[in-house]
Amino acid sequence: MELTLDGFARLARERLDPPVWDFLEGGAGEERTLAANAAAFDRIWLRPSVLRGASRPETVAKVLGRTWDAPVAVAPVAYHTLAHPEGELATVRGTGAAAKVPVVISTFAGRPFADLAAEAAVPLWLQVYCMRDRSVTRRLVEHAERAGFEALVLTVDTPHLGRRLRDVRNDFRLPPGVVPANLDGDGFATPSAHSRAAFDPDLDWSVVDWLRSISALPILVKGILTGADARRAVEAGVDGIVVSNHGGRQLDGVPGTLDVLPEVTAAVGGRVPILLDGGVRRGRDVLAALALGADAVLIGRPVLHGLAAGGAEGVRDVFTVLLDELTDAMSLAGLRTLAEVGPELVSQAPSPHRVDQPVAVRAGVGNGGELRLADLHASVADPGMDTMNFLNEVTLRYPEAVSFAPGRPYAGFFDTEQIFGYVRRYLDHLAERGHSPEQVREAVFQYGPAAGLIRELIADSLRVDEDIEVPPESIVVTVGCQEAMFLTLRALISGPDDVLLVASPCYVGITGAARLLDAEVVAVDEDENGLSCDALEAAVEAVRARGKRPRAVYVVPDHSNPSGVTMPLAARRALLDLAGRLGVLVLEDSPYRRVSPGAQIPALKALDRTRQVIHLGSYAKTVFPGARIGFAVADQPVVAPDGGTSLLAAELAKIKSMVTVNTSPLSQAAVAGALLESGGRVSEFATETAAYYGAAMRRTLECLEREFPAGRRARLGVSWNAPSGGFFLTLQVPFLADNAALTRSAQEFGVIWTPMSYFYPQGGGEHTLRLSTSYLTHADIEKGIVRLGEFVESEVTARRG
Ligand SMILES: Cc1cc2nc3c(=O)[nH]c(=O)nc-3n(C[C@H](O)[C@H](O)[C@H](O)COP(=O)(O)O)c2cc1C
Repeated sequence: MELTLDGFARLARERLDPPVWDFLEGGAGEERTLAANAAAFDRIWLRPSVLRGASRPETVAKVLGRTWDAPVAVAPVAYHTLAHPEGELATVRGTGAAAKVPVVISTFAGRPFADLAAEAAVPLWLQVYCMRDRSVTRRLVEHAERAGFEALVLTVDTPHLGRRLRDVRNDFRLPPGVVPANLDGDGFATPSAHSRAAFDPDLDWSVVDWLRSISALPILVKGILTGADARRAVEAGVDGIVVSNHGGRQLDGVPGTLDVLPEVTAAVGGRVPILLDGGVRRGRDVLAALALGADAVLIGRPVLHGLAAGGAEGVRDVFTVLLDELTDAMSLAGLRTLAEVGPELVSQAPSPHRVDQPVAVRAGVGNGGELRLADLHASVADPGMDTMNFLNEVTLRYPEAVSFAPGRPYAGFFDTEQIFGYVRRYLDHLAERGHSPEQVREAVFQYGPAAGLIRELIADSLRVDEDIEVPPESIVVTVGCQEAMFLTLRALISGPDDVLLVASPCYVGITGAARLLDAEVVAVDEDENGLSCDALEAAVEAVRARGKRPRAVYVVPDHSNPSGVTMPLAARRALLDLAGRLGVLVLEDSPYRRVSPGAQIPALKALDRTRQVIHLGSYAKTVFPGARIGFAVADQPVVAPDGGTSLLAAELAKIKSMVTVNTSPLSQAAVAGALLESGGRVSEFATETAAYYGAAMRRTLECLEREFPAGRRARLGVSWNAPSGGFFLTLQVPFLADNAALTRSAQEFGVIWTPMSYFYPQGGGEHTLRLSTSYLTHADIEKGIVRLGEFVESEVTARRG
């Protein structure tokens, strides 16, 4: 027996007349879409989980309430009698001999429905082309329904057959005897001409209602390629969707089906099952489609190849090979059941909608502009850089779920009109300070100074609000705090021996920036008081022992993201002493302190007497994130070889001038207006916001107490911390809180959270979830925590069972 489906294709090619082979195998136009179907699968990489006891994987799937032996059905393909005289009879027999999965019978089947039904040990579905003469379609459907067919698949991508150039060149005609056994009439010998005469090219979505009016069977639509059409289909009341480009035989130039699957999945949001066909040729392809949201796949041409190679036995063998491959891939990927398949199973080279073509390696660019991922900076293929994409995907896929994932500000306090007021306030301020109208205009319309326009206002604000006394020249205004991190690391990491230490768990923005700069990151474990001095000292010594240079340590001392931990005053002082002693800078990032209720412990920068701290600031949470205004306070003197000195901020500004040139003056004006309005006191400006976040955190903690009272908490083995502010808290659980668990949580319980393992640069957090409380309403928090309780209960029970 052949070992791969490609083997059956080779056999079929040898046995079939070339024009018949071309008809079965070909696609429309230049066959770009035909190639794209296969290429989309080739771009997928699987991400296995090891040591999961998956020696006997279970391939059963549930679709439309029925259990299938495997998530692979037979796609509707006209005239199986072209490939083998027994045609569809052999197909249903061969399929049944391998697995109990549906066979979709084409409108143009070469064998009568009743004969197939008599033969079939598998469910039969009918593929429907809607004809101009609706009575023809009606008769076809009634006929199939009487024969016991179980579903209708309405093909919607075929107002007429696509331009299949191979058939045009071959002047292809069906051989004598190959006719549609379930249609009356004639003119079938040239399929393209027949389709133009008979198919209704003016269908709209009302055809679904019409079909519903003539049949009680479930209706799937086949040929959906966009999220928008998927949504329309669901609204039209279909029972399922088949993502299909007709095997590349209709509109050439549409993307590979696997490439559009995530968009369709997100649009459908789990409301109806999704099937996919086009290019499925290996067991691992089935897994890829399921991972991206399909409930099952269909195979078209491989069934014809099996038929041509050996009739019913050939079809059986095709299924056997494919299902063996599927079981093998599941076992090696650590999958016990298909329910465990989720988006975390795949990673994808990022060129959707593109047909892979050989890339000219020496030139570095292919004919169509293609680049190889391997030729790009390694950061773009780093799974760590992709973690948030997975979360976004899950969030899109389960829009109904309550999401404790995003650390976003609550939008209820934003007032569009206020932006104009802020900008006006700043422009008036410039005028009051003696700027002429031309100078005011220049300030907002022109490029501005790389270090920023509003440094004085920030310095004033830091003085009144934070007791941080620094000259305006020590400040660089940046595009969000992220740029401040990037500039600081770019300046400090001067070579391969320079190392950044981070409190772990750690905000992904800093580790991501380090990755972009090829900087080595060493994680130092956080404890309940933040960074432990002993651990930091040991880490610094270990780095030095390797001949490397620890440059700085990054901490979020207030209500940390992701853990919610706040560093007490004594620990802050101890950290500064130690950093001074070790000759390591401290990067202080503290976006949550001014949006947390009550008095805050002094910032590290306020305690810094030796210019050991670079303070990374942000107005995203206090004013609004859309302004993208952050800043770095870098008052460290930099000594040049000639003995001259500058401030580190000036060096950061030089780097900035080559990255973003300068921060948008308009955004700076908006933030400056807000600062002026509150006399520089961001704390007062954000009082209401801080109270809101405080209440959201308290509500979450109360709900957790209610959901997990002491007895249940002990029984389930869960615990959590109780931050006094900030956006995040963490929940410890006794099971693996990984992407697979997250998928189950979203899919089965409608609640989303962030696996804490994302935030550990060197491993850890596998049993912890991060809950963000900032942007949800109290009602959502309550609903979400109840769902979380159900999810935890189910995971713990499954683990014990
Ligand atoms: C020879 C041939 C005939 C087909 N006939 C039909 C058909 O009658 N109705 C239909 O909806 N799709 C038809 N299709 C499309 C298939 O249902 C399916 O979408 C496609 O073959 C899947 O791609 P694959 O062949 O790469 O597995 C046909 C495809 C081929 C290759």
